[in-house]
Amino acid sequence: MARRITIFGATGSIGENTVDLLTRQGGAAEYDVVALSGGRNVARLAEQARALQADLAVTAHEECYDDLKAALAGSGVEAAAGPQALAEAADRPSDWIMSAIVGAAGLVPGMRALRHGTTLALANKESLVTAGPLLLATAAQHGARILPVDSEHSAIFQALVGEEIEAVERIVITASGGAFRDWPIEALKNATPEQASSHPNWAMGQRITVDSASMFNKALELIETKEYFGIDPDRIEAVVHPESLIHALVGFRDGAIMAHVGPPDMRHAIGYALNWPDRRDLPVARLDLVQIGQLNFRPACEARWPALRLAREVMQAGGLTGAAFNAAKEAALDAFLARQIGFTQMAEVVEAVLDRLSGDSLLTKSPESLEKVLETDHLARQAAADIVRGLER
Ligand SMILES: NC(=O)C1=CN([C@@H]2O[C@H](COP(=O)(O)OP(=O)(O)OC[C@H]3O[C@@H](n4cnc5c(N)ncnc54)[C@H](OP(=O)(O)O)[C@@H]3O)[C@@H](O)[C@H]2O)C=CC1
Ligand SMILES: CC(=O)[C@@H](O)[C@H](O)COP(=O)(O)O
Ligand SMILES: [Mn+2]
Repeated sequence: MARRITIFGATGSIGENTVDLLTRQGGAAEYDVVALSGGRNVARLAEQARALQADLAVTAHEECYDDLKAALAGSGVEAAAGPQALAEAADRPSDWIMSAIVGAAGLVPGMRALRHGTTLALANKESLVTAGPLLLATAAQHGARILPVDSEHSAIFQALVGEEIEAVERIVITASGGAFRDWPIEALKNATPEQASSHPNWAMGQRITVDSASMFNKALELIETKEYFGIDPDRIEAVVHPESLIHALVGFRDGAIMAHVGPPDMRHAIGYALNWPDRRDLPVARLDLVQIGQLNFRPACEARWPALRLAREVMQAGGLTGAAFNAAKEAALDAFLARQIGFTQMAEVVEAVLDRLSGDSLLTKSPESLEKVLETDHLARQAAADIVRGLER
């Protein structure tokens, strides 16, 4: 039987790279594509669904249904729309599901998929940040597997093959430093969305690119590391590495360090998860070490990037703090993109939300159910909107 594949977020940067690899590895002749999802780009979603002969294409937005249906006319691909349809797509039996919706919206489809014991290739880092213990418990309960796709976490995963987690002394994830790595710190407050939306090394969606510039991406990834690998936060660090060629390093108790090195091309991490536990040829550039010549590292300064300090506080606090942190970050990012607040105010908003919500014991509770996580997410967004209004005045 052909391998059954579903891609959530097929029209995005990770989704497109996944479609590219599937196509190169035989496409519809090799795989049984169960469902593809997208958001507003229904024309591209329909194109992908036709090319891969998917059974179902789902747009997250109800109002996009008619356009999707029209774009799929005569193709034999079923159309559906809305969050409920997304969740139902996750109930359709699949062997491998890519979770590449951006933001907390990726949590529900991923959780639903895990309940069916599938293999979840997880690019959506927000799932682990908001509901790590719940996600891992659900996977364990249903015999499902989560394969990390975020480049740093794929790198750590690969460095750990054949190793015991008890042998790990520390984990170092690298950060490019983002668009403003070399800017004077005083200039950051005037940075615009356009300037923040350009990454020095990686081609990615806009939201993660801006998160890279503010280091909120690295903050999410520190938490993701703690949640996925179960490592004590004191043993996890970030270091600025402007070339983005080393993705992560694992230090072992005997002093050895295993570093994962490769070009900044997500098709490596996606292809590794797609073909795991095998390795297949992948269309990524091969590094010429002599041409590269040298690799550079700098400290990840918490005064310049307060998101990193906040990540430490979130990891120490645990419970539902990750859900509040992520939601506040998403709301602050929306406000920055809408020019309601400045670049450096994003961290101020997130910190103010955490301060406000940690006033009662809400955040210390464990994310024991999806409902609790979604409720915390909602409260944090409300608090962030209120704080943004205060800053605008
Ligand atoms: N891009 C990268 O290289 C990396 C990304 N990641 C993570 O992977 C995830 C995806 O990132 P990326 O591909 O860059 O993001 P993009 O913005 O490029 O793509 C996001 C995808 O999600 C869809 N989408 C947007 N909003 C919603 C919503 N509310 N509900 C359902 N679907 C929605 C988009 O649809 P449409 O475009 O049709 O509107 C698109 O298919 C993120 O969690 C990111 O942090 C991790 C490591 C690297
Ligand atoms: C490709 C990937 O995994 C991104 O998350 C990447 O890490 C972003 O680059 P930064 O190191 O600039 O955050
Ligand atoms: Mn990453």
